[in-house]
Amino acid sequence: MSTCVELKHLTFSWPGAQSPLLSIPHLKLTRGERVLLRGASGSGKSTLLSLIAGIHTSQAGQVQVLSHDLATLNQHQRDRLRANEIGYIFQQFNLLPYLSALTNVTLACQFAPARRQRLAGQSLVAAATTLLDRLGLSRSQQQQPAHQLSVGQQQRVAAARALLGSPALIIADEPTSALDQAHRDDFIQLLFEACEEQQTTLLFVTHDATLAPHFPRTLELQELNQVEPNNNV
Ligand SMILES: Nc1ncnc2c1ncn2[C@@H]1O[C@H](COP(=O)(O)OP(=O)(O)OP(=O)(O)O)[C@@H](O)[C@H]1O
Repeated sequence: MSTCVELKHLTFSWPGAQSPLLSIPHLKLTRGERVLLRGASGSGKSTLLSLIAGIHTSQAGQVQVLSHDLATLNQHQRDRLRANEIGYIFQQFNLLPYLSALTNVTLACQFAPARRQRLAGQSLVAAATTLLDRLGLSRSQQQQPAHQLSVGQQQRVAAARALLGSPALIIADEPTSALDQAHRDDFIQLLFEACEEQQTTLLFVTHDATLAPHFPRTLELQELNQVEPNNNV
């Protein structure tokens, strides 16, 4: 199995903090793996995701994404790698409220040539429509501005935006926290199916302990992290 993400001796502190928030000796995620990341509130889960996505950079150690050592890339190269290879589903979805659901999805590939190439000859709009169809949004809902959609519908738009153009890695930061159980289970199932088809690695953060059985691998941040809890203020 090839490697999607590898961390080696990672250390990260927020500016002004007395001590590191994260100190992770090693972590490897392989291509196509589905991994749940758990940890107490404030333990650094979102921070870790932002380091893997290249939004922030560690002070020491390595973050490798698809064999690229992020520290050796400049900001532009990191942005490009993220746009092409990482789909991010945020807790609050981060959709552009006055743009249609369909446009929110296609925007993901606007600055991601590698993702566009992987559409196998389909136009962006056709590929986004197919994904939104699969995720259960009607054609009229696809044309509606995002702010007029229900939370569950917005979440599926956010998932389609992350999945379009088959990025190597999907990072999902508590994407089901606003859903009831039936919608949550449907959403997880659809996400898994799409990731499996595309051989996409899924790194999924949640506080919801009942989701663990859905994932072949669960990481506890407190076990990965060598920093003492509450030592990071
Ligand atoms: N931009 C920032 N600048 C400074 N400190 C930050 C920043 N973002 C997060 N932190 C601090 O880093 C610590 C970890 O935050 P983070 O959001 O990564 O935790 P989390 O595990 O995702 O929490 P939650 O489960 O509540 O979302 C917290 O103490 C937080 O205050």
